[in-house]
Amino acid sequence: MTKHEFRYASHPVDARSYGTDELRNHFLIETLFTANTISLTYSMYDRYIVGGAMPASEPLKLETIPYLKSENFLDRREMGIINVGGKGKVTVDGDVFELAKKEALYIGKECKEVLFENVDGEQALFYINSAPAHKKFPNKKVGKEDAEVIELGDEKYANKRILNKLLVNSIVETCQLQMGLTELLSGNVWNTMPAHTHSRRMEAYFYFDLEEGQTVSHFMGEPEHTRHIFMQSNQAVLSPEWSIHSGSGTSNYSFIWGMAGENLDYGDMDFCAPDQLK
Ligand SMILES: O=C(O)C(=O)C[C@H](O)C(=O)CO
Ligand SMILES: [Zn+2]
Repeated sequence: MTKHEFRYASHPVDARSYGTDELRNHFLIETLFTANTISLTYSMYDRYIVGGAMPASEPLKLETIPYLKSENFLDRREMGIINVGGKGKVTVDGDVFELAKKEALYIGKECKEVLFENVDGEQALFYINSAPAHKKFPNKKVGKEDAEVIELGDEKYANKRILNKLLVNSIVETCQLQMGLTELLSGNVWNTMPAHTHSRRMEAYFYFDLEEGQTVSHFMGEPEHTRHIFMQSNQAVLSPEWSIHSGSGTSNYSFIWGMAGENLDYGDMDFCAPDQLK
């Protein structure tokens, strides 16, 4: 079964007046994983789609959704998938890609059949991002050993973390999509600090592996008008092109970042010094 919902884009000045419920309704994606379901949120930020697939005993088939007006989901789109659960496999037009936890798959435009399945009785959880695409690039699995790894932060600032670039253009050819996974080391809680914006690209963050009962406060908004959204494990948040995207947890955690827009330059960021945030 496929479920879908839609999010309009917000003007930054309008967003300044949003209360807790409006912020959560416009930006937070609370439920990504429901058994035997593909849950998709179509946003007007670069027409980016954020979703999750949680197969049960039968393979789950990717279906098109009404906003696309296309026969197949990927007729004019590309897709990135990162497994955040147990062993799973994705079959794309008959080609099988096994994905262990934290492994990624890029699926190019024009692929017709995509099936999500569990392997060895484990429960796979496939986190999905998709963006419009103008060109077909080959499908490619990117395992943890293929990632471009960067150590960031400092214990002193409680932000020591390992950033794994997975679906980025030095590793796989994509039209717009970039995805990767950042792991906060034990005792470290701040991600993406110093914070940044990149008006050339929107971004979505997906938090996971957060200890039971803990939370992450995700910070968003223009650097001088920030707001927060408390989030749980396995939830995602949309970050408009005008917004910072940073978080602080009550414990450490991991998160997946995904983005699309004007360029494929991961390092294209406008930094905001911590003492300048409001
Ligand atoms: O830990 C970080 O810092 C990040 O992971 C930052 C994201 O990759 C990002 O925001 C890319 O634009
Ligand atoms: Zn960013």
